Amino acid sequence: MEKLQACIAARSEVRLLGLQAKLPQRGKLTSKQLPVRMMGQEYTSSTASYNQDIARFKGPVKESDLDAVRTALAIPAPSEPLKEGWEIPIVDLSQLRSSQFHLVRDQISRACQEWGFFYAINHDIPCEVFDDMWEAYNLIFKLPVQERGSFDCGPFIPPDILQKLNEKKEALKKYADSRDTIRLRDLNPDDNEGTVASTPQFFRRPACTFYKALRDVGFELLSAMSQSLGVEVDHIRRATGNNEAINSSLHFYSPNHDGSKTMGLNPHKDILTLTVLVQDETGGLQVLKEDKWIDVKPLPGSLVVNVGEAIQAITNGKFKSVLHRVVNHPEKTRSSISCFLIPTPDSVIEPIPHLVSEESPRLYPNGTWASFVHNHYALALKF
Ligand SMILES: O=C(O)CCC(=O)C(=O)O
Ligand SMILES: [Fe+2]
Repeated sequence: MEKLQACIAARSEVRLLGLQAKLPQRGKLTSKQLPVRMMGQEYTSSTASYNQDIARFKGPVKESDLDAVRTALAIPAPSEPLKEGWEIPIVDLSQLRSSQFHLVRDQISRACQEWGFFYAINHDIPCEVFDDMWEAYNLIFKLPVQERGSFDCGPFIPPDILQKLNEKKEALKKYADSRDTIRLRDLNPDDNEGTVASTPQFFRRPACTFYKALRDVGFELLSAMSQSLGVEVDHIRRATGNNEAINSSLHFYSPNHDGSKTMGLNPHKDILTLTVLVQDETGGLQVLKEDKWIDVKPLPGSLVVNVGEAIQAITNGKFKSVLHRVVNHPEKTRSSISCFLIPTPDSVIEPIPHLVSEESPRLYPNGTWASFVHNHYALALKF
């Protein structure tokens, strides 16, 4: 009952907050302003790893392809006023374990189709798990930067691709990212010492407990998503190689005091299976829906969940991986910690057969996750 009341209170808070926010008018770059040569060019890949299926994906770059290009180049998407009354869906996980589970599964499915984002509440993760992790977060950011070398793995994008992307971004005068990030790669939270051993001693225990809890919520959601799609409960997990090891970004966003041309995190999609994230109470995360940036307002006690590109490919576009960004607050700092469920590089990403039809032709060629990542960026680098 208490949980239910907290849930109702949280919902009304979101409704109230959802109507008020006004975004600072940052510069705009609409799809119409993208270089014209993108529009009529063939997009094919010169990469040997692209299999024969690519032939079916040749053709002029369509409006819908611009989204992928914009994502990979991190070009700010159109910035429009918020549409009043829109809210990110809230999923009550305790209901997933009740006799109402099928209703919640449908709700998750709708959220993944319409938003690609939702809040998960009543997840049963004790408050101390979050408190201990925030304490460890504060301590790890206090370490001298030189000491990070042993555990911060840097950007998740392969270095050669990253360099080329950065050159392109420079040319497109994107906003500078204004934040500090520590990235951890291939953590297996079941292996308490193993994969976290390179992190400082004070970080290991809280991190393992925290990441295990978030990853397990992620697993529960993958099961619900699979069932809602009418496939085996473990379909998405198996298809992505089980996702036992996770990646994580610990972000610290500084305030944007002078309204300068910076953005906390430029518009992007998550190139992975599923993201489960905690944010503090500052706000600034936004998701693009029908060319409008919608605030993912802080909802106390919630986890923010979003669909990654792997799920979009497995569901042949039914579940959406959507653009999102972080706008710095004018006065406050912001902190977030994400738990990224990532496919293993050799898992073969293919669509669920009944989601492919004449009306919904295949969106992606078959390939391993490693080639999927490569092709994702290779497409952008063509332009
Ligand atoms: O800080 C946030 O809320 C979003 C982080 C994010 O989108 C990412 O790391 O991919
Ligand atoms: Fe993201």
